[in-house]
Amino acid sequence: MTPSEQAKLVLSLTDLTSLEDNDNFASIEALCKKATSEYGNTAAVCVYKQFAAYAKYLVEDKVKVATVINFPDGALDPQRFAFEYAYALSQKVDEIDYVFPWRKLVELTQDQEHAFADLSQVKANPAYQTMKEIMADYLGPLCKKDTKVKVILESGSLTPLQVAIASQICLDYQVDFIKTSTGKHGKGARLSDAQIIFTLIKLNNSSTGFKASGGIRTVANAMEYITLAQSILGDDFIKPETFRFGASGIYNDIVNILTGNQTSTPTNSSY
Ligand SMILES: O=C[C@H](O)COP(=O)(O)O
Repeated sequence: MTPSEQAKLVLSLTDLTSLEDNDNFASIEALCKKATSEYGNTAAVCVYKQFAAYAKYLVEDKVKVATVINFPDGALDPQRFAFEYAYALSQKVDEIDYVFPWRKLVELTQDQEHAFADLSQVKANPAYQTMKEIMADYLGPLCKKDTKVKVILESGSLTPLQVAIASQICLDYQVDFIKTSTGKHGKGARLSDAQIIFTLIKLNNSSTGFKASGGIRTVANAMEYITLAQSILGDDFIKPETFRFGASGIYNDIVNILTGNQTSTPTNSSY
């Protein structure tokens, strides 16, 4: 692929994101213009729930609108979940990015040796069963609706064992996407975590997709995830239905490549 083809591919897979405290209607308008520009459409825009309806109005049906719930902390709070979920649905979003209560998983596994797990044995871990039962009240309702569900693991704050347990639970509930990070806490996306997730998707023969997020700033960095996914799950996995990037800062690199201003170099995605 030429650099330009790579940039166009990454653009088409990107959930162009703005999740900042100072977001306002003007900044969301600017985001939506970028998402539907002459360079091509992104897969989605991802915004806080109070801007979702406006974003839907702006992008019409050209790109999907996603919002975040239980974000960014990953609480285990049924009332907050119910409110935020109902509010997101009322805004008629296409996709909901929900933060997995990863701190609870860390607590459940704190006495365990955090050596890398044999992925085929992950269901034998006691924390897997406990956490799966807890998640029935969250992933159960989320996965019943037509709205696409992406579950954010906050993988950069987890051990490989914890990434594997959380991913397996997501696969059991048949979430639409397993997403790596909020971009707000700890390390962002890492190829090592993506490898665990891709391997479990394959082992489960699952149709669940993947979203790399948190710290992805360049097309070259994004291409590293595409290449890894292709090697484990094949070329057909690389489409917006199953593969996304969540990124707030990649757009300039895409445009610079498409306008011939620069060639992209990988950056360290973990910050
Ligand atoms: O949900 C996506 C992330 O918030 C994006 O993270 P980022 O701001 O590091 O690109």
